[in-house]
Amino acid sequence: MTEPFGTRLHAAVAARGPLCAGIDPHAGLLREWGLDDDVAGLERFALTAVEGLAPHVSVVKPQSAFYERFGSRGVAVLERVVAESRAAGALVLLDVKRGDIGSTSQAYADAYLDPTSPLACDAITASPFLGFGSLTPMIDTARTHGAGVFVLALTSNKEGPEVQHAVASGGGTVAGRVLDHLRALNAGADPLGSFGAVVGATIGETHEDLDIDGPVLAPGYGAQGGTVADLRRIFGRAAGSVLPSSSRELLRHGPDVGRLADAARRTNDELAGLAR
Ligand SMILES: O=C(O)c1cc(=O)[nH]c(=O)n1[C@@H]1O[C@H](COP(=O)(O)O)[C@@H](O)[C@H]1O
Repeated sequence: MTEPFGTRLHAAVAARGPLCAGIDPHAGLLREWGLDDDVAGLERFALTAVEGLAPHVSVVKPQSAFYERFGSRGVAVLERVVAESRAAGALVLLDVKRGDIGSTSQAYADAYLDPTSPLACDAITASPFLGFGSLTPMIDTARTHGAGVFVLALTSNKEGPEVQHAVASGGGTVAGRVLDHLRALNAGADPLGSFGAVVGATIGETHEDLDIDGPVLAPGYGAQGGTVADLRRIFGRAAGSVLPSSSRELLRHGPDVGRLADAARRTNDELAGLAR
């Protein structure tokens, strides 16, 4: 029986630090690395990034769309990114931001969270805006297989507040309701729950309670402007459970594997004081 995702994540962060390395093969980055924007370029880029980053971080986060844009051959590259990152000892959080009616939600859960699937990974990102309950098949499947789900709460983009700060039926904000659901799912988990929130490192400040007894993914660190000081201000006493996520800021150090590895280690060093 696989250990719960939260337990595995807690151990990985203790061993390697909290940085989550995004592997997002943007067309512009492929060009900067001297590669063509085609499947061969994608494969070279993604597997070099895995070689440089995955041995040094607790979590790798490939964004699925950058692979899907090449069709089935791009998805085959994504399968290799997942397998080789795990072989290097990193947990894989596949960024797919899925959300749909419950029956379709089960199909997404089968695609990403069932270990017999070709695209099985350790955790996925999910969107709760069809109602948090629509994610129940993903949550249940994750529990069964020791996987995790990270649910969007306060995203890093400037358009997010229109929906996330809106007042939910029954009071409080939509984001607050998402955080409440996650706290309930994580209740009693020790040392860390398996159900995470996504809260951008760029949101400035929030009055929401970000302590959900589970992990919080904080994208927007690096290229979108988020800093360690921002993380400390936004997360306060919850900062010890934060996974700051960076993609372009790390990847610009390639294609040299040693420089990618240095960038990952240096960033983890910068983040080391976050919990204090
Ligand atoms: O769920 C995410 O990962 C995510 C949520 C969010 O609120 N903002 C956000 O930027 N992301 C993702 O995080 C990554 C950020 O990339 P960089 O800005 O290059 O570090 C991209 O893969 C985004 O899709």
